[in-house]
Amino acid sequence: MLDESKFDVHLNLWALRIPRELCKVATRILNGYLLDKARIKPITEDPNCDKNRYLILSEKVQNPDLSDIPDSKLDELKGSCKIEVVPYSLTLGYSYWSADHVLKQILPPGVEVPSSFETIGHIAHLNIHEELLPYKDVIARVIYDKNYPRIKTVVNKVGTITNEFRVPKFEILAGQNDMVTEVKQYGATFKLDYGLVYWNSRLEHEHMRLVSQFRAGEAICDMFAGVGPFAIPAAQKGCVVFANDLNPDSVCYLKINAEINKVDDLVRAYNMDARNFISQMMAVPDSEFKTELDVPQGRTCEEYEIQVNEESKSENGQRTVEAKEAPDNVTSNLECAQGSSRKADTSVSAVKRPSSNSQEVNGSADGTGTSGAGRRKGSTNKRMRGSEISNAKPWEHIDHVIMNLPASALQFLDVFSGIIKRKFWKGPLPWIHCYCFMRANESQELIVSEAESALNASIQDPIFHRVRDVAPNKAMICLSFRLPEACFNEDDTDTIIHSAAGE
Ligand SMILES: C[S@@+](CC[C@H](N)C(=O)[O-])C[C@H]1O[C@@H](n2cnc3c(N)ncnc32)[C@H](O)[C@@H]1O
Repeated sequence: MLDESKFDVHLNLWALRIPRELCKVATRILNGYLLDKARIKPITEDPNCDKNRYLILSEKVQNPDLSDIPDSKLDELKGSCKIEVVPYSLTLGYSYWSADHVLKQILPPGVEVPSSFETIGHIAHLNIHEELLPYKDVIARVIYDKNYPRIKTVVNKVGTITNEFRVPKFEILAGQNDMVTEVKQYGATFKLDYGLVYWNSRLEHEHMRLVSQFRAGEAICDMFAGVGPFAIPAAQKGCVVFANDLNPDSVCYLKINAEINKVDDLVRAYNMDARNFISQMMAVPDSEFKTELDVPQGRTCEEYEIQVNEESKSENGQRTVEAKEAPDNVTSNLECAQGSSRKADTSVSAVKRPSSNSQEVNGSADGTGTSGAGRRKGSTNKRMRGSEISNAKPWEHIDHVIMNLPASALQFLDVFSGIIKRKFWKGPLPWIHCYCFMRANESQELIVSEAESALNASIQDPIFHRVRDVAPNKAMICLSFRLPEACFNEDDTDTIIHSAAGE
């Protein structure tokens, strides 16, 4: 398919045979007249005598009488040694040339040469334009040859993404048929099957930017978590993260990544629709209502009050919270939703292997996070103890909600309308970080008004961050705002999820 000899370039050059000890001085004198090719040294062995070396002259020295070299240089050289000129032929072959050079020879003139690609671990991801599809195999072969062993698999995206998991379809064009790879970003390792889950290396800086706003001890809800590029670094920072994704394969790798990065005690993974996820996170378990009734007047929630640490404001002015230990006898909302009679204080070890369809797949099914709490090694979190982590109650406090599903995240905002019970909530309402697309003809006001109509509340001081341009007239942006107070549910009698045990 690829005739490598086609790329051979034969050079007929001249070389000087000189004693090896004079190479250094001769190289200095002949500066500008020696062979100057990347990755090729102008000094080589004399095949007939190991006391000599060849100094290979550049292509601009065409005559064996060296008349192309200035007399002053030749005189200086002759003063040091006897000069002997010999012919020297050199072949620059396929292995010498860059991918760009080789592809330029193969492809029709004028087309954009696809020699750059996105790298995901050992995988090179190409987006070959339609007009170059007849050349796709040879393009992939060249990219493979030129980048092996760093690249072991070359894939091309086929068609447009239509599935809800945002996973492109790929064809493997060269190398191993192996889509499971590992990517390292900002000190975290992400294992993933690039054929089954969403991954975008170009979002690395955005993941970093957002997570840099979080503080140790904060509680984060990631509604569209994927394999954890927000969730894992947030947990590495010492946040407790409730991370959800509809794609079971993403959740499988999210759990694996939490383990690889030793934060499985801080990451709770869920596999459900984001709207259900938030509803269930925020639903107050009936046992909480009972606790409420049992508490003598004047002590309401005092014992479990979240302490607002005024000194630890983050960049957005958000305040960090530290949850005090809550009682053990809390039956959780998600647990109830699943009809489980497990108690929240039951330690459930982190699930080690993919589980196909379960809703809660790492640790307890309750959102209170009992899995492996307290056994975390190497945590950067200075303030959260395992018991505090295990008792985090999302219906009482969440600091940040991440919504990275730009095509439709704005439409998911309606879930926050009336979902949080004021009676149980402690501290400020969460920051919402909602990703969306903004076209050239759209304004920030339009985006805010769309968000407001979904929330049925007005947003104060929205913050816009332009993430990247995804097309000439389309940018991905992050809209951050504090959830409006008008979203509170003032009623304390509904939205109770009754546990199976309590029925
Ligand atoms: C754009 S990706 C973002 C993944 C990750 N947060 C990141 O930044 O790379 C969106 C994710 O949302 C998931 N998703 C799509 N629809 C969903 C839904 N209704 N509920 C929950 N997750 C959903 C997809 O499976 C995908 O992993």
